[in-house]
Amino acid sequence: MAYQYDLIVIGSGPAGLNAALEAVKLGKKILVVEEMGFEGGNYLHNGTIPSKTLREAVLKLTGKGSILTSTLSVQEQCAQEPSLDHCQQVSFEDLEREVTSVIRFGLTNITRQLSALGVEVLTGSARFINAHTLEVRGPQQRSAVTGDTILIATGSRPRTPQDIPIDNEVIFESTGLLRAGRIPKTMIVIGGGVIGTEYATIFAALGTKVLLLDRNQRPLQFLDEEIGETLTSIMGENGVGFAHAEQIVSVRRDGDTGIVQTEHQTYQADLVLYALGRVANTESLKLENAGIALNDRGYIPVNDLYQTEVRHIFATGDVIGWPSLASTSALQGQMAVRFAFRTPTTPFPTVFPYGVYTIPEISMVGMTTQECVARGFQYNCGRVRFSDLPRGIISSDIQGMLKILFHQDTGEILGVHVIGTAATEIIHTGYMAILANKKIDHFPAMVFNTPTFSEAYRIAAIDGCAKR
Ligand SMILES: Cc1cc2nc3c(=O)[nH]c(=O)nc-3n(C[C@H](O)[C@H](O)[C@H](O)COP(=O)(O)OP(=O)(O)OC[C@H]3O[C@@H](n4cnc5c(N)ncnc54)[C@H](O)[C@@H]3O)c2cc1C
Ligand SMILES: NC(=O)c1ccc[n+]([C@@H]2O[C@H](COP(=O)([O-])OP(=O)(O)OC[C@H]3O[C@@H](n4cnc5c(N)ncnc54)[C@H](O)[C@@H]3O)[C@@H](O)[C@H]2O)c1
Repeated sequence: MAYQYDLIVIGSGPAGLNAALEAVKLGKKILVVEEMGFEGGNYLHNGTIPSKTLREAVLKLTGKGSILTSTLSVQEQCAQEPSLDHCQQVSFEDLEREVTSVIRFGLTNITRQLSALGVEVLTGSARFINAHTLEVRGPQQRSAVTGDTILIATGSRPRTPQDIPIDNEVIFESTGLLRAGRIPKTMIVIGGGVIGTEYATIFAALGTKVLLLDRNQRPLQFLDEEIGETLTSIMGENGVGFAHAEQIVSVRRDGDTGIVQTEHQTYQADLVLYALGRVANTESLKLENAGIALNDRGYIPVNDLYQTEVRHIFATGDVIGWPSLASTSALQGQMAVRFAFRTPTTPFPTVFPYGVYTIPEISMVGMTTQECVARGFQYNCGRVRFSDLPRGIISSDIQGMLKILFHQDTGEILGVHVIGTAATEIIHTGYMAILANKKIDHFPAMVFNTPTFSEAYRIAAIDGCAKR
């Protein structure tokens, strides 16, 4: 049977767009269906890009990118010297303006690229009629489209349980927070995952007194313990309190105040952010009409080729669950198309970096100390503090740190962990070293530009080699 399109992609986030662009290279006829009315997905409009722009705008407008040399906390500095740049009031409108302009720029790029490459885009919500046919319900019309291959890349949205009265006025989820319209004086963030911790540090940099709640003993439990503890300590200095909460008993609004009840305490704040995970966007798809069932966590199950149980229907990105990152979603989309059209490709990497855009930023690749211990590895560690780097001092980052975990016997690099300026950039040197099976003694024999943060690899490795 002849279908209208070689490939229909549902969703235009990183997973969908990268799939479409890859299919163009393979000479396929493609349709992208997007319900938002503009392309870019939650990545561009509600998640990665707005949150990172907000962070950058906060650092720029408050001047807080360069306060780390001070031995005083931000509050103490501003109490002593209110005229300092980073003590000036920044308005929500200032921040919103920056975010809007970056989104607009990103959207223009995407639409220009799609149209230059001849990718058709249909606005509307797609649902399966059968395994090759989708009904697209647009603002004005409904149409049916058929595809030889279909890729589901419908992403995710914040988890909003019914007993949490999210109104995006006092009690917010992460998408609503971007349109909060105000900088609260006090804030409770429920959930010390990536979303909660990033926003906690961003609002604290604006002067908001933040309390972060998590069921674990510290936020970002997956981090290397030393890095996680360093972050918690810097967050404390910067106005983010942390409380361990086994259980969130209730969340409610009383007038303009949000009230959070845990098993031991009642907390109040001007704004509450509820950030306990995300759920896959699958309900509107009518997957049962295509013969696809969800797994018990609500995600679409796929094999290593991103193929669902129906051979010509693929799924990538947040809709398939972990790791649910823009970075991994983009690669998955590209790989799924190559698999679908039988083009040679390599498997998804078993190791990849994580970037956490807290203030200060963090990045990691490979194993943590806890994992090395759990696996019984004979490991050792080389580390350097940014206060021992010329670049760290020049850039006023004396709290940062890079550590390299390596196998004591073989010198094999097991993991790299960075906290501080440029962490999410310089991690890629460590990533390449792991992929290339380089040993710890590789770095001391390399020339690094100086002064740079990348030099941390050389100095940390010298420290590590001395311990062998
Ligand atoms: C606050 C926040 C910060 C983040 N920061 C980072 C970060 O710094 N780095 C990182 O790597 N990741 C980050 N992420 C995660 C990242 O945004 C996601 O992993 C990524 O967006 C997933 O891409 P995707 O293509 O799967 O889906 P999405 O970006 O969610 O896009 C899915 C698209 O599908 C559309 N759609 C859904 N259903 C239908 C339908 N039935 N018909 C038509 N269209 C449909 C939606 O409208 C949407 O446009 C962040 C997420 C959040 C929430
Ligand atoms: N920089 C980045 O890469 C980035 C940034 C933001 C979001 N994301 C992605 O977005 C997704 C969602 O992030 P998230 O932070 O909402 O969810 P999450 O699942 O990562 O974190 C939720 C946190 O809430 C805690 N928690 C869960 N139930 C609890 C309870 N009942 N009481 C107290 N604490 C509880 C967990 O311990 C965890 O720390 C993740 O997949 C993440 O990868 C990535």
